[in-house]
Amino acid sequence: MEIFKYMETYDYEQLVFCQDKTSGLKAIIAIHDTTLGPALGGTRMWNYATEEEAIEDALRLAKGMTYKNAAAGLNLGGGKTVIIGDPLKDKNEEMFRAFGRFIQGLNGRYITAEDVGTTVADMDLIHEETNYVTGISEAFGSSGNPSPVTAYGVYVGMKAAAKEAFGSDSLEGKTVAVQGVGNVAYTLCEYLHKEGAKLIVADINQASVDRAVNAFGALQVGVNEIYSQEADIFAPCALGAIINDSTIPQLKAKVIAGSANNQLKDTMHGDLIHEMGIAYAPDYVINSGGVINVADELYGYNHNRAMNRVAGIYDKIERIFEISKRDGIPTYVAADRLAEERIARVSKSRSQFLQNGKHIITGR
Ligand SMILES: NC(=O)c1ccc[n+]([C@@H]2O[C@H](COP(=O)([O-])OP(=O)(O)OC[C@H]3O[C@@H](n4cnc5c(N)ncnc54)[C@H](O)[C@@H]3O)[C@@H](O)[C@H]2O)c1
Ligand SMILES: CC(C)C[C@H](N)C(=O)O
Repeated sequence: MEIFKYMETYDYEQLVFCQDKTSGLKAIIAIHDTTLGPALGGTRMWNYATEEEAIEDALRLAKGMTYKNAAAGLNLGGGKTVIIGDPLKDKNEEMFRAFGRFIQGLNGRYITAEDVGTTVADMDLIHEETNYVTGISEAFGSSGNPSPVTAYGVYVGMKAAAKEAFGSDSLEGKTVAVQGVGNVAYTLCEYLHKEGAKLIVADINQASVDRAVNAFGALQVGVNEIYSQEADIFAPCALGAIINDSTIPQLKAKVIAGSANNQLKDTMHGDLIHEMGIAYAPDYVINSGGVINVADELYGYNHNRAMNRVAGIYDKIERIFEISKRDGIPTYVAADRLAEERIARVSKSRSQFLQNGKHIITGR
């Protein structure tokens, strides 16, 4: 991979490699764009097969956060970290503390939170070394685990997408095929079950499947069978790039609405599902509840204020469908336009000169 070429093509600002031999930390912090404010994005811990795969994931996820934060109306830029390692075996206190010190070294350009493979306890360890971390224990006045709030946002966003596809936002009697029933999807299933939806679930972790089967009477299917289920809604809630050449022909659902980041393998896959008439709720809009929640900490966390803002994901998804129909464009393009236009507007107002003391010659 030609890293500078890639960074130039997609306009990334910074890529930081962090290594600490004692703890085994190997982390990559990607900062995509800080026009709107400091880059905020979670830390993913994953057993990547190669370093290149880890770099690519960090870069793709960081760019997604720029768009997510911009579309959510937050005054934050986009960044993300990946830690290379098995979250079940390779974690230790020193690792997260060393990582916290690297974050501190960026002096506020990057603020972290949870993502796949990291927990509130990990964020608490990072917090031992830096304040540039959110989603720490509620006892510190923080917002805690973002996953339940993300799930609420996905739930309301799914209802808006259902309204577009079926003419009603009721999910009662609808069949939802959920890929991955981890932190976010378990709470999402709770909401769906309560509303009377039927659930089909698949996960590489049998314990997670069992939990959903026992709690919600979900039907279990194999991980490769989840795409072809006779479902009204497909909810990808595991990893990215799952809307691709091999899965699209299998899809029977009329709606795609789930929490996973970077669901489209490529933009052409967004075009394809649009042509097929599938109502796609853009990933970074429908899953923005978590970041809206942790970002509220920057104002002194208020749960009701955060939840009210997350409830607005319903209107945002509706608006995206309106723009998509009005302009004859796929929903992922409509979402990108919303985000890019906001960044351009704010960057214009920020280009005005502001005295910061550097231009006072006498004060040299
Ligand atoms: N946690 C949040 O607040 C949040 C916010 C925004 C976006 N997201 C995104 O939502 C997704 C889920 O996040 P999470 O926090 O629930 O993570 P998680 O690790 O708790 O859950 C992911 C689940 O997917 C399963 N999985 C992995 N690969 C799979 C496969 N090929 N097929 C089926 N299941 C598979 C895992 O076993 C796990 O149970 C991720 O893409 C994450 O980036 C999470
Ligand atoms: C809680 C957030 C800051 C991070 C979350 N994992 C996301 O992708 O949005």
